[in-house]
Amino acid sequence: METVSELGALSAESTFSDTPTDSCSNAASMSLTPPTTVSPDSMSLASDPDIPKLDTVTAPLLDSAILTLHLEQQAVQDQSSESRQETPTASAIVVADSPQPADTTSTTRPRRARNSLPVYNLSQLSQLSSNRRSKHDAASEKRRRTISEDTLVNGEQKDTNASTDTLQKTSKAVQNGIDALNMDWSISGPDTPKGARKNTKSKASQPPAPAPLERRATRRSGLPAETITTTIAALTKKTKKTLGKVQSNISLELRRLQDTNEFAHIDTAPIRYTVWSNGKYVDPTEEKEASSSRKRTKESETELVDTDKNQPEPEKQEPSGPAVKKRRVKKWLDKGLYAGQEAPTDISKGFSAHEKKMLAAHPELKPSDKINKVLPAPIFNGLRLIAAGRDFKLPYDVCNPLPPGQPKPTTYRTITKNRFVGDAAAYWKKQPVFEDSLSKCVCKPEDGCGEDCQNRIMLYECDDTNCNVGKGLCQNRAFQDLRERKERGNPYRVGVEVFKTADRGYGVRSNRFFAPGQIIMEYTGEIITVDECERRMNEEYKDNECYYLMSFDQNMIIDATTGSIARFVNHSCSPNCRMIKWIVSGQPRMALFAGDRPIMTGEELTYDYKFDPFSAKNVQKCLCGSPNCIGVLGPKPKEPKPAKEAKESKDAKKSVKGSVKAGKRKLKELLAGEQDEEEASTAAKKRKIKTATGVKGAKASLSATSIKAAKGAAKGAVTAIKRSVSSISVTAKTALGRTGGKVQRHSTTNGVVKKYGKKIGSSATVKTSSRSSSLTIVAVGAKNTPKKVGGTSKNATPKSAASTASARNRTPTWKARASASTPTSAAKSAKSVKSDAAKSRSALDLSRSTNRIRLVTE
Ligand SMILES: C[S@@+](CC[C@H](N)C(=O)[O-])C[C@H]1O[C@@H](n2cnc3c(N)ncnc32)[C@H](O)[C@@H]1O
Repeated sequence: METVSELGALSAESTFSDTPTDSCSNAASMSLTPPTTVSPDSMSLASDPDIPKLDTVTAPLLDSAILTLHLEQQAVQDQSSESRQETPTASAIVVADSPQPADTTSTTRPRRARNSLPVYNLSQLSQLSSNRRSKHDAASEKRRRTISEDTLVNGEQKDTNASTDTLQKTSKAVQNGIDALNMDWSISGPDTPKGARKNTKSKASQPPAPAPLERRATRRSGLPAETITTTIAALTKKTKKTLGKVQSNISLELRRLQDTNEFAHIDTAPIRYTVWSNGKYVDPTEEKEASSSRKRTKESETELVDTDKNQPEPEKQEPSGPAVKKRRVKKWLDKGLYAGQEAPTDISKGFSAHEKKMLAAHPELKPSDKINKVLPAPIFNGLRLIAAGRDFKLPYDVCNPLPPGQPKPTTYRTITKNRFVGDAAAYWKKQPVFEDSLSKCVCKPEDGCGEDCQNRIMLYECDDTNCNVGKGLCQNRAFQDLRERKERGNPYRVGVEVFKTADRGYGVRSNRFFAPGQIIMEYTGEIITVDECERRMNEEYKDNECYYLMSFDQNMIIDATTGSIARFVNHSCSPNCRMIKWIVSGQPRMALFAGDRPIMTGEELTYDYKFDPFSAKNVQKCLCGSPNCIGVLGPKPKEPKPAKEAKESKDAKKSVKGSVKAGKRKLKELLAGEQDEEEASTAAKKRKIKTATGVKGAKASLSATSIKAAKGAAKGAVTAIKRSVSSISVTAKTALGRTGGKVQRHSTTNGVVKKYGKKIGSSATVKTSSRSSSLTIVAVGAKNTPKKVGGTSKNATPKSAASTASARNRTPTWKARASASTPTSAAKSAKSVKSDAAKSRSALDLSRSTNRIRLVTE
């Protein structure tokens, strides 16, 4: 109050507005704008040397200063001119808050006068507004924290007639201004909430505000400058004491607030960054929840995996010492496409029990310690495939079985091995034919029982008893290969199937590839005797459409009515197979072999029946369709010989006959001359013919033609007999009429029929060859049979036996050696040759010299 009274005394010249709405207090003008500005010509207290100098540091600290005085110079001048015309010097005038014009009665408006009076924006000054903390406002606030001296002085020199309340308010305003000048003044000053509360309190306790002070220009106040300075100095001295007390309180408060974040302008609230996705705001709380739920799921999965592990992982031993920071090493790619995919150590991981079992069947896939780092992924994909397997379709060229549902022959039974029926077995054993099987081939391992193997040439299959090479290298084990192929049980490996042809009944086709000469299938059936064959033909097969009978061996017949499907193989004049008999382990066996060219998938298998239709009535039309088809199922019809050729041969025959006759005559004469040597000598003396020269003369008398013919005939006979001697099958050949390499089929047929031909009832005739003719095929002809294909009876005389026989004939040396090793056999063979040769009609055609040669051979 003391200060107020002094102020009232000092500010006798100050004029305060009486406007009730205005207030000198800061609180009264809190809602008013704009802030005042400092007059440019006003004198700053800081710049006055008489006034205690304010530290320039205070300015920044006065961020929330509540007092910024704006001096409206013009208004002050107006006011001053009214009150004191003689005091044009600058003077401090307390800023009036009245919105009314300061001088409504003034007639002359100063040059820079303003129409409206400025007021304090205490809201801004107290930094309570939301924008208060912005840098810009802070800076502007700092600029406003200078109070001019004139303002203060004018405030003190207010009219002394003002009321005490008005003075109190004025002094309060001044006090606040002074507070703002204090270097320790801070935000916690009057503008702080506490200060605001204080002001509010004081306002509530105070009576209604007086009229606003009038603003007057300092320069027009008429007061001398010295007076103002002195007044201010006195004011300062007096108020300094009071201010000291306030200061101490404020300092305390400031010290208390200095530690707060708010004071230090530290924003502890977390920085929030907003996330937008596709124009929508992404709530971070939701994202956080989603991620946490994902994390929880992952953790639960990890726990499940951990529980699945039977063996708990050994706990990692933490290093006891201080944690050593592990140096990070860059991982370089050392692989290409599958970089980073390590091969699993357990390749069966993830396999089912069945798959693991299948995998165990492949020892080559057994996991090893060595990890394959090359191509892990495809290998492990294929591994499952290898273990599990799957069906797949091969290209047509490889395998092409017929689809299911094909017409198949129904009424036949199958056997895979020859079976002796009735007396055949007993009869078979009596035939000591296969002593030769005791011999052994002389092949070297590198030869592998190839084309030169003696067993192969003789159509003997090698086995452990007769092979010098061994199973691993021997290539002459066709029937064993066939057995192994069938044992695998895969129909594709067997490679044949029956199918229905368009015009020849059933046939057999290949559903795989066969190499040239490869065995395809065995011709099996029941081995029966001729008598049994007759019986069956008359009784069992009399109503059958087809017969499957073939001469086999030792005067036996193989009946494939119950047998393998080889019986369905049809005839062709250009066949792709051969039916060959082999001796396997001492037993004859028939099989179908691929011919000289490979057999492709889907081809029909055929062989040349070499039919011998004993009756012209049974000739069937051949439907093989090959370009060189002879048209019938049987031997090729004899072509008529050309006339010239026939004449030449006739002449040659005549010539031979003539020469032989001449020779005989000469020989007779010679012999007669020997008998009557003496007479002859006498006669010779008489006729001058010498005995010694008789033969010579006889020989010489032979014509050159006859000698040549005789030599040729003798040579052929020698060759034929040599063959006969060297081969067991020579008897068969002789029976076939091959003597002299001339007569073939004619003599064979006649001889066989004469000797072995039998009538079977009234319908069929069975023709068999000599017992020693191992492979002369039985021709079964049904009388009065329709000629249509697949009709009643068939005449089948495939002559693959001929090839077998000829094959044996190709090995005279080996056979001779074999015979030598078995004297008994050799003797028998020789005996047989002798008797058979004697039986041969062709031998009768030979000259005496032929007989002589044969005798020599014997
Ligand atoms: C051993 S069977 C062959 C299987 C016979 N196709 C079947 O359906 O049972 C022989 C008979 O087949 C017939 N055949 C075989 N090849 C023939 C061909 N090229 N032309 C006409 N018929 C043939 C003849 O009827 C012959 O008598």
